[in-house]
This record gives sequence, structure tokens and C-alpha cells, in this order.
Amino acid sequence: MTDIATKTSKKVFTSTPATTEDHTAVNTKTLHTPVSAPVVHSQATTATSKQDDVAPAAKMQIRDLNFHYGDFHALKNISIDIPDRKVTAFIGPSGCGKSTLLRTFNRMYDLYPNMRADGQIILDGQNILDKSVDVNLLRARVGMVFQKPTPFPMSIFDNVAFGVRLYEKMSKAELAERVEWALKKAALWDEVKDKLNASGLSLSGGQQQRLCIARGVATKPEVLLLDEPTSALDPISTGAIEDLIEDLKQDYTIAIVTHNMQQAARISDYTAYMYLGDMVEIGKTDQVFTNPTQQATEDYITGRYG
Ligand SMILES: Nc1ncnc2c1ncn2[C@@H]1O[C@H](COP(=O)(O)OP(=O)(O)OP(=O)(O)O)[C@@H](O)[C@H]1O
Repeated sequence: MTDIATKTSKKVFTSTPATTEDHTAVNTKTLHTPVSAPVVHSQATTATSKQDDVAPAAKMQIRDLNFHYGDFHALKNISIDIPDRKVTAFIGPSGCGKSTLLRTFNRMYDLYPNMRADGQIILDGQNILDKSVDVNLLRARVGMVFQKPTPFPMSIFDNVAFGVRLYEKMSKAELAERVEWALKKAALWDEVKDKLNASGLSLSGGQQQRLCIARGVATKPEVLLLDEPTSALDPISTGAIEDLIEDLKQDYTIAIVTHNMQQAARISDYTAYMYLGDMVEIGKTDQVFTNPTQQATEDYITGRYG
């Protein structure tokens, strides 16, 4: 990993001029996010972070993960741990592979031909890249919320009930209870409880995104993947979703892709910086933002690159 990180920082950061890539720079000397969780133990971290704390349990262990779009090598030997019931943020310039990595965690790429993942992604002891794994069940365990709100063209109730009906057998009353529970978790219940039969598409953008989060948590997944969930939202909706993420991590392991450095600093316990398909650095968020071990990471988060 050191080789990759060193090579990456040399390859990129000695001569690349700053661009206008849309992200918010952070002053590493002034930003302090209170984080109590210990450092992640992983190949990447071993090389890049001080390990002065006890490692948290890993929900997912990614080992030697490579991903190809046809001939294009999009993820290169990624080996990291995703800690249980914490928020891990993935940051890095556009095209570095953040969304690709997230999509390997529930094999979303399986929907498309010519895409291939090699290596291991171990979820509770099982390699989810194994061909024998039932991808539908996997996606019930590892839920995903996309950048653009994607409500189904059906009622608010049915949107939330959709996955539950697919994967679980329960009575009408139990289903109604589950829908209410999920809408409460997503901090949307009060706004929709009197119009559960209205179309999900009739909601505002921020409400639609919370509806998608409700749909995501309704099947009680163990891991929730959020791909830039607030990038299309106003600051109030963004704040509501950030509060929600803070609340959800009591029960779920969360991996989030964000372009917003302040957001990563606010809501994540761990931050991973990627560049050109390499994992440059991963560690506790306060360490990565205030004292990154790689010059490349510091250049990115302070806005000297990108
Ligand atoms: N369907 C695809 N077919 C071929 N190449 C792809 C495909 N999707 C992504 N890529 C390429 O893979 C690389 C990683 O893309 P990815 O979307 O994972 O990056 P990202 O870091 O999430 O970017 P952004 O921040 O802009 O969303 C990029 O070079 C991209 O062009």
C-alpha cells in the first residue's frame, strides 16, 4: 500500500495544477471533528496511519479488490476494512472510483455486462463476490441510496413497503408497522403520515430522498451505501439527512461518497481518500483531516489539488 500511496502522490501531486473540480476545501489546521472510534486496521491503514488504538470490528473486509469496466482498470488492489456501525466517507476527485467501489459492496455492477470484480469483499465471513451468493438477498442486506432521489412511481406507502414485500412474509398490520418505523427512521413520518397513498413523486426533492432512505432502511439492511445522497438538495434537507445519518449509525454500517469535505468531516468517523483507482489513505476522520499521512491527501483536502 505504501508503494501505491507513494507512487500515487509522486505521480499526481508534484506537477498537477489545481483545477476547478467542485469540492469544498478544508483548512486542516483548524478543522477538528470529534471522533471517539479507534483507527481502522487494514492494509491501507497499516501503511498510512498510526495504530495507537484498539481496532473496531470490521463489518466488511475488502481484500485485493480490482474492478474492470471492460479493459479499463477502475479499482486497483483495494484492501480496507469498513468498521461496523460507523460512518466511512469516501472522498477524492471526480472519476477516482468512489462510486465504483461503493457499487461493488452490493454487486450493483452485476446488472451490466463487461464489468468484473476480483478479490474479496467479506461480509460477516462470506465473500460476497462469490458466484454462489444470491445478489437479491445481498442487496437486502446491503442497501443503497443514489445521488438523485429515485422514488418508484407508486404511493409513499408502497415505495417503502416494496423491498419488504419482496423479502419478507408478514401480515398487513406488521407491514404497516414496518413502513411507519422506516418513515420515522428517515425523519419523514410527520410530513407524510396523513398522505401515505399519495404518489412518492409528489414529494419535494429532499422529501423524496428521505423516502428513498426509508425504502433503504425498511428491509433492515446491515449496511447502507449512500452515493452523494445530498448533492441535489438544499441546505435544510441536507442538514436533515446528515442528522439522520448520525442517528442511523447506531444500527447500521454506513459508507458514503461525498464531494463535500465539510460534510465528510461532520458526519464520518473514518475517511478514505482515493485517487485514480488507488486507495491513498484511510483513517479516523479527525486524523485524515487534521494530520493526513500522505501529502496527496493534504493537497486534496486543502484545495491545492482538485
Ligand atoms: N459504466 C462505465 N463504463 C466504463 N467506465 C466507467 C463506467 N462508470 C465509470 N467508469 C469510469 O471509472 C472511473 C471511476 O468512475 P466513478 O464513477 O467510480 O468515479 P467517482 O470517483 O465516483 O466520480 P464522481 O465523483 O465524478 O462521481 C472513471 O474513470 C469513469 O470514467
